[in-house]
Amino acid sequence: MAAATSATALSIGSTACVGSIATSHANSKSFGVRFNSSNYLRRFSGLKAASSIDSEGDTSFLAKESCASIQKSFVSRAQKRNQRSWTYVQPQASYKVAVLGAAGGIGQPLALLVKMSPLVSALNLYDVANVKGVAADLSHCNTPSQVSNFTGDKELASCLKGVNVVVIPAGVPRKPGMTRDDLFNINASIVRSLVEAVADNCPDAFIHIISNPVNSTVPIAAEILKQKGVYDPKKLFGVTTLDVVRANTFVAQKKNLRLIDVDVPVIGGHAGITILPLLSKTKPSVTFTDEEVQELTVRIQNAGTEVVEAKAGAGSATLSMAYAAARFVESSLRAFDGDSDVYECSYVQSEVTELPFFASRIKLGREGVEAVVKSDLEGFTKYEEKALEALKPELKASIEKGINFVHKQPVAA
Ligand SMILES: NC(=O)C1=CN([C@@H]2O[C@H](COP(=O)(O)OP(=O)(O)OC[C@H]3O[C@@H](n4cnc5c(N)ncnc54)[C@H](O)[C@@H]3O)[C@@H](O)[C@H]2O)C=CC1
Ligand SMILES: O=C([O-])CC(=O)C(=O)O
Repeated sequence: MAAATSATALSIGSTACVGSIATSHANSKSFGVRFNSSNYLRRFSGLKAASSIDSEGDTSFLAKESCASIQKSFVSRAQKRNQRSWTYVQPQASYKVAVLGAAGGIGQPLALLVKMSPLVSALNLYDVANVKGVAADLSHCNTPSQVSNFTGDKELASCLKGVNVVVIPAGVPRKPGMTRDDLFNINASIVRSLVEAVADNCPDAFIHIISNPVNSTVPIAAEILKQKGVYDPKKLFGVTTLDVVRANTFVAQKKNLRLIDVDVPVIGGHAGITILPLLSKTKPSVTFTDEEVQELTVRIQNAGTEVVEAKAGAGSATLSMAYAAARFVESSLRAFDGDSDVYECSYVQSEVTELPFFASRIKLGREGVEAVVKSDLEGFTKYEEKALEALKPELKASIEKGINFVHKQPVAA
């Protein structure tokens, strides 16, 4: 996949420059206050403003909010040339994203956030019902991507052709009193049939699985792709970004830190005790009492249930999930686009433990998972070591349940 770039040259004076780093895309200029691609990316990147820009004394809002990768490109170019006038090459919208389950509680706000991405040229929305109106509504936003809608089995192949990233939030959500595993009987079959279509129509795409129970639906997807002969473990992801988003939020609140500064890796899986926030690896470095570790860990593990109970039968997390999923899509697209500094936690095929799937922080590249961040996985506290051992039996059982589900009914070649 070639990362297309357009030579949009902005000649910029040094200290006033960052306020001018707005996308030059014609469609983008009249978006509210002014749609700004770097601003958008900055919000999702979780990365800090390049200090060399800050230190130049630019106090503009955009300077603080600009995308780190774009800033880095400015900084390195300026450093190379040792000059005060920088040239900026604007990434062009060039990637195709499909959302399967796009009319749902997650699907709709996720589609909106992906529609805002300056990197997306085509946004294909698929659902079994009600997707036409969602697409019509979204298509009026004057952002670059072309929105198309697809309904039902017959249109699924067209939805998937040529797509770079497929996001799957299709399936039923929990009600109070249910575990994520209680969704297995319905969602396993949904994920299975959707991944079969992905294998047939866009086998090279990154696949982001949101549908629960993620601990089992990702192994299901892997087995389907293997049976179809197109499994690339580097391109199959269980979306656990929401666990990181929650951990960052709760830790920042507890410790009175700036939200944008906090980063907590979350490993394991995506259900109850299989969600293991590594609080000892929090950045910036911060100390917690034993009580704080226990309280924060339990809150992060039960955050999904907190939302399910608050919604009282009307579903589970949708808005925060859409935010988290959009961040993961944006990270994938940045990696496709050649950014060599993209890291996210995700539930992937893994050799980190004896379990075949495990969430941990990975480096994303054009071909998917490039590396696992090993430093996160060294020097655990006693609490984390114990929690890691405790989660393994449950995660192992969920993985086996997913694998067995596929092997009982193998796909047609
Ligand atoms: N990974 C994570 O962190 C999170 C995962 N989830 C999971 O995401 C899933 C979706 O949640 P919501 O959007 O709230 O549910 P929802 O019920 O609001 O939406 C699901 C959508 O999927 C569609 N759908 C059902 N079968 C389909 C099929 N075969 N093909 C295409 N679309 C189909 C439905 O028509 C509906 O529009 C649930 O399984 C939920 O547990 C929810 C929050 C966080
Ligand atoms: O709790 C649920 O059922 C949905 C989910 O996975 C989450 O919010 O983390």
